[in-house]
Amino acid sequence: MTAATTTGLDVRAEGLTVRFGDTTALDGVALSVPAGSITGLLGRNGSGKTTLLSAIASFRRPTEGRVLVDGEDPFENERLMEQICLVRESGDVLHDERLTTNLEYFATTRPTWDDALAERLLETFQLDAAKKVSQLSRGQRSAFGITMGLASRAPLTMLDEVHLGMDAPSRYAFYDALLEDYVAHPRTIVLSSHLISELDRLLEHVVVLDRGSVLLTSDADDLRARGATITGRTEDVDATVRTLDDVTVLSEHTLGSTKQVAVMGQGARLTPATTSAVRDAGLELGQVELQDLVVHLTGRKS
Ligand SMILES: Nc1ncnc2c1ncn2[C@@H]1O[C@H](COP(=O)(O)OP(=O)(O)OP(=O)(O)O)[C@@H](O)[C@H]1O
Repeated sequence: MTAATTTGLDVRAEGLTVRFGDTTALDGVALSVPAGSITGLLGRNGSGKTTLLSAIASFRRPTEGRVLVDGEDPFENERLMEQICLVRESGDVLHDERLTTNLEYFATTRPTWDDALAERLLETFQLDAAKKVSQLSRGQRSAFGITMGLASRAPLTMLDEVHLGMDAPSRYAFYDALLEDYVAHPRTIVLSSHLISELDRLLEHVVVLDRGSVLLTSDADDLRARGATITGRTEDVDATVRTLDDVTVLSEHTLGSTKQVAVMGQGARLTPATTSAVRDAGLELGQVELQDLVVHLTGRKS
């Protein structure tokens, strides 16, 4: 799914600390987000995702450390400001104005704005542009935030839990629209979300935060390679998994006489001994879901 040409802005954080009084929301975070990728910003409630995105968009100043976008401090940086778009669930919009007015206003601040895409997305989400934002339902408001975020085509587009409150058909319409437009117009997109399984197919890079620190930053395929699913007859799967001493079982699902177990190894990939043992037992090895890995990684320390 790698886009043909890589454009977009990269992000680097170094020693990034943000405190709110006694609360340390981010604690010496160091990470990088590659340009021209779709990155998932994952982590449990309160892990610091919104704070990190706000610091990158320079809505919030770091207490210590720094953020660099395209190699520069984004704070009061006019060149970068028009190239960075952060859509928050709270929605930074004019609530008492019609959608059309909001779109017109947004378009004037965004050199990369695409009117036709905005029109298409309004139609996809069945949003009435004559309505005021305050007249939209929660899910419709989220869809409107997405419309503004995607139509901005900002070289760095960050969507913070934007699809909360949207029903499943609308969420899948969002994922499809995002992917289609990203392939045609590559840019850096950061998505923060709890719905990891739904985002799995979109993500090329992942950053996992845990209580204000970076637990993991990885290419998504490298992360997937750390585990696998093992599928087959229940008794065969159980017997084989019992013999594997270098894996952790992440989840188990049984359907009739068939069982699927998701496992994670200790290294960067499963060992040849493990994969041979599974194949020799006539079982199927498949791709593990990012969700299983991330839940495991973020769950074990709590
Ligand atoms: N304005 C604020 N004042 C005080 N504490 C704050 C403020 N904003 C965030 N925090 C605290 O900072 C920590 C990180 O919050 P943040 O909103 O960044 O987490 P999050 O990962 O986005 O969470 P969620 O998934 O629940 O949205 C939390 O402990 C939160 O209570």
